[in-house]
Amino acid sequence: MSIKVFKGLESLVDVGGGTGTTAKVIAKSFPQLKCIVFDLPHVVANLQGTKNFEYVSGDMFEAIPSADCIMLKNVLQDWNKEESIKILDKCKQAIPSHGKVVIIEIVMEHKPEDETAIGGEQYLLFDMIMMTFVTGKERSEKEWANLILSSGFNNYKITPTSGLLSIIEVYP
Ligand SMILES: C[S@@+](CC[C@H](N)C(=O)[O-])C[C@H]1O[C@@H](n2cnc3c(N)ncnc32)[C@H](O)[C@@H]1O
Repeated sequence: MSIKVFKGLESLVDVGGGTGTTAKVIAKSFPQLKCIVFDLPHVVANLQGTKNFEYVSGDMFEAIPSADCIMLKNVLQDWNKEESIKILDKCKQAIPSHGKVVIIEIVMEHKPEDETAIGGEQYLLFDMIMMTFVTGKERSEKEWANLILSSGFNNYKITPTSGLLSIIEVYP
């Protein structure tokens, strides 16, 4: 993952960050950055943070802690458009006008560089899993644009990585 997107930030909340695997790497790479992993109470209960890294429990449909940057990695794939708009609206309320939301997810058109390692049809498999087990889906660039603009954001930038996921920076 290109970690440059986090350069210059003072604070970051990893919403639906699980036990903090991704946020720990970011916090270690940017010691001045204050990182929060935000997830449901039963997920983050009894987990210990570090100097610039802490766990906060809550419900992203209710309120999200404020920060320069809100990250959503593999979260919106679990939710349909209406639910995703509610989550993105809470993210928008949590950032200042100069802040951003960073979504890290599959963008259907952006295939990994080494398709043989991952399998060209893997996107479709993930999409079927999301539609079968949760209310969400994998999204195309057009669907991401529609979702982002419907949530009241003004601009976005998609950066494919060499792997399965793309980085979508979203601006108010
Ligand atoms: C698919 S996992 C992604 C975990 C992590 N971001 C990653 O990339 O490995 C989705 C996460 O969203 C969390 N989650 C689900 N509903 C939530 C809610 N209402 N508020 C906060 N977190 C929630 C789950 O507990 C889970 O950790």
